[in-house]
Amino acid sequence: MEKIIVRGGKRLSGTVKVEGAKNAVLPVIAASLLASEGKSIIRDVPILSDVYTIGEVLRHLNAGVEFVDKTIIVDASEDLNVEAPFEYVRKMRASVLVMGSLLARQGRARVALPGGCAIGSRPIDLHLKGFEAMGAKVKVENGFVEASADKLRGAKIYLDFPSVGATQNIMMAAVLAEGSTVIENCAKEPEIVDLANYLNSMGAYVRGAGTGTIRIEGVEKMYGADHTIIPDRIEAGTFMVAAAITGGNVLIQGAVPEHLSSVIAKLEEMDVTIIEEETGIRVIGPDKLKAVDIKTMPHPGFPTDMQSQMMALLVCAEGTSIITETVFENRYMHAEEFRRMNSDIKIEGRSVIINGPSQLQGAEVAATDLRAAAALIIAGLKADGYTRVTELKHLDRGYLDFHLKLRSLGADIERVKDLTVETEIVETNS
Ligand SMILES: CC(=O)N[C@H]1[C@@H](OP(=O)(O)OP(=O)(O)OC[C@H]2O[C@@H](n3ccc(=O)[nH]c3=O)[C@H](O)[C@@H]2O)O[C@H](CO)[C@@H](O)[C@@H]1O
Ligand SMILES: C=C(OP(=O)(O)O)C(=O)O
Repeated sequence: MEKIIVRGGKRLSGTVKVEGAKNAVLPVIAASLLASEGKSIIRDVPILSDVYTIGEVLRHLNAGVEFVDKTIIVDASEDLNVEAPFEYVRKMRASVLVMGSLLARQGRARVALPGGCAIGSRPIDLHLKGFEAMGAKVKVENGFVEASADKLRGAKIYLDFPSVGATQNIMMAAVLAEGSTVIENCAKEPEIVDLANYLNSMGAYVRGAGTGTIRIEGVEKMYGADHTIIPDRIEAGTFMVAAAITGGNVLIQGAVPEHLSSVIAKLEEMDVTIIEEETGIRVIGPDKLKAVDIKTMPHPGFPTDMQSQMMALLVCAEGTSIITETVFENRYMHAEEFRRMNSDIKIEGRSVIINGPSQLQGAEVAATDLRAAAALIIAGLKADGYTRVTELKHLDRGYLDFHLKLRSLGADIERVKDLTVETEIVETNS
């Protein structure tokens, strides 16, 4: 079994560069299916397991997908297959994002229904309501959801919740629909803006991305385009927390302050020094961290994808902090693992109460989801002794070379394949 072994106590310093955003590249690759002419060139792609998975989904759908370093070239000019089977959707829920493009291009899409996952039940009802409003017939049968429409028509769609995935799927369906679509109470995340920019460069007409209302005028045809993915704000935020917890001084290159305003505000409240520099954000950790309360919200609120990393930091802060998770109903599985590292955390419904500071202690812990994996490693940076983090498949979905990047900043960290090697490395480091 693979593990990351980290020995706490090192202050991080230096410069780290963030990759392109995983959560921007997945919808952009799904949108490349809309181009019936020309190839799309997508740059600054983080080469993660999720990116391979969406690449496999596209190949299965009869698109050409080529990886050249951090660039992906997609050729979707042939007729497409319309079915995404469970083997892909099970690996990665974001596979459902091909549905809007397939429906718009082929008039039909059949995608395995994603199950629940470690952070909640995650239904796709809002995606489907949007397709139905545009005239699609939707049915759920034998574990698949199937949508079909001879021709999608533009519609006014109000989302009960500003779902990121529903906004993206509806945008992709609407760009080739007949007439105007208005999506109200839509998601405002930077990844929505990135998708809109890509769609517009393919020939679509999308306005208002980044606000609560998106307007789309359908076009006849879309073309391959050249697009560079935005920097990953969650990877950036993760390194900001890693710098803060170790009392370090790290420049996070490529981090965009406007994408991280809520994270910056909370870190500053905790007495972390944040300096916006020309090439990124510098984070200087204090000797003592102050407790703060956090409530996760849709953007520009505090991102749920930073909740577990902040939990690691709040465990080390002086005083009582309360985290309230409003986006996912069950995103606290990591709290149990933090307890094993000697932290005082109580879960009360949708909130957790953290009494700090605790001196974290190294332990063997298991990642329960992608961000929990990063959070446990961050906790290990501050813990006494060795922390061993298992279930790294979660980490690999969203972080490229995480341990190597941390090591380049001075962390004492190894990734090992089996117990024998682990013993050797532990001895080398002690
Ligand atoms: C690949 C990707 O970009 N993933 C991100 C995306 O996930 P994703 O797009 O799945 O997240 P959503 O914004 O759709 O989900 C937010 C909430 O809405 C609920 N919901 C969503 C759709 C729906 O049809 N019905 C419904 O009830 C979900 O169960 C959840 O409670 O946004 C989340 C919220 O910022 C992030 O944590 C994920 O990292
Ligand atoms: C929850 C996440 O991703 P996904 O929606 O792909 O599960 C995440 O990026 O933290």
